[in-house]
Amino acid sequence: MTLIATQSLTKTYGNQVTALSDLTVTVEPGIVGLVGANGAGKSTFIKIMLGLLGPSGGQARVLGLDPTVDGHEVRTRVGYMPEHDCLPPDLSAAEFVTHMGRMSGLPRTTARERASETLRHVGLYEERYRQIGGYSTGMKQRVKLAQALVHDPDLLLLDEPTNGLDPAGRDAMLALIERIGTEFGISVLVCSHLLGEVERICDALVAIEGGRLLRSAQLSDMTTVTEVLSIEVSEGTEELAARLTEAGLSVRAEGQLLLVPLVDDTTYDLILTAVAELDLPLHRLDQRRHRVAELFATEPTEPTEPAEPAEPADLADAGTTTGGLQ
Ligand SMILES: Nc1ncnc2c1ncn2[C@@H]1O[C@H](COP(=O)(O)OP(=O)(O)OP(=O)(O)O)[C@@H](O)[C@H]1O
Repeated sequence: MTLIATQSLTKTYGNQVTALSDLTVTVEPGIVGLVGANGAGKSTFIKIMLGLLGPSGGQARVLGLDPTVDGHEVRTRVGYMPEHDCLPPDLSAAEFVTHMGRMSGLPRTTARERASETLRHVGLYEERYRQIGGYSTGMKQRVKLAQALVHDPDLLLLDEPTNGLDPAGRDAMLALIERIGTEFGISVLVCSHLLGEVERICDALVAIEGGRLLRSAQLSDMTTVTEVLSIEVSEGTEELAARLTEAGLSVRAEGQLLLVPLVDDTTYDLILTAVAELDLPLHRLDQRRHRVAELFATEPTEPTEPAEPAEPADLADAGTTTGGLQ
């Protein structure tokens, strides 16, 4: 079943800011990233899906329901992890998550059991009776995730779940979200301005910019192969580059790699012959794949250029620079 479907969805706030504009998109089951720079409209999108905000125009369906009229039912079937801190510091995680379970309609004993279970899933079982005020940022993010899971939803909406976390904390949170999606079979829509981060765990990506749809596709469709061969030898890289140039190939070095346009099947033969003649240890010979970030770039980029960023691609300032995703 389609998780989310919108048709010409538009939201204009009272201050005349148009946060969503004519947005038509379909989200299928799985782990889906909703990516866009800060202010792109991600939180507004989530709040409309939950029935917390009404759209100014267009339609939305969540799990087949209309959130403007079936908001309560939507919220019983959907878990929501908000972006900002919203936790009571003087309650324990067990008390808070139990309370949220009760708010979702679970009986007292079931709510208590489910709270323990979800706090165990997010790695907070041992700490569950401590006051939340004394928790680290990473632990607080996990409590927010646990309260979204307590009523066993069909769909989780996570708004910037790695906010405020250090790289290790981000990795742990992403691994947890991936486990929820794969082991528990719960579909997840994860909002982020960090494309490089969410692309690691998502089956599909929806990118928005200035409230408009930029692109929506399965990740596998985005990482299509390019017509460029990537060659890596453990030694003799320069020697090989010279030999391939002599053989009539156009060679470009990128770090330890040599990149050669794939003309036809003879390109492989020429490379393998040169490697054999020079008696070099061939480490890798394969067809390059596009990186997802290249396909989101507003400005066309050369697919063979990019180097791997040390940190995930940060879209936070994209709106104020190129106007596109980075
Ligand atoms: N309650 C509101 N009243 C007026 N304008 C708002 C309101 N909420 C959001 N906006 C504006 O709508 C636009 C989209 O905001 P939104 O929070 O949905 O974006 P976002 O992609 O979630 O960004 P962020 O991650 O920074 O929250 C922004 O220009 C924002 O300033």
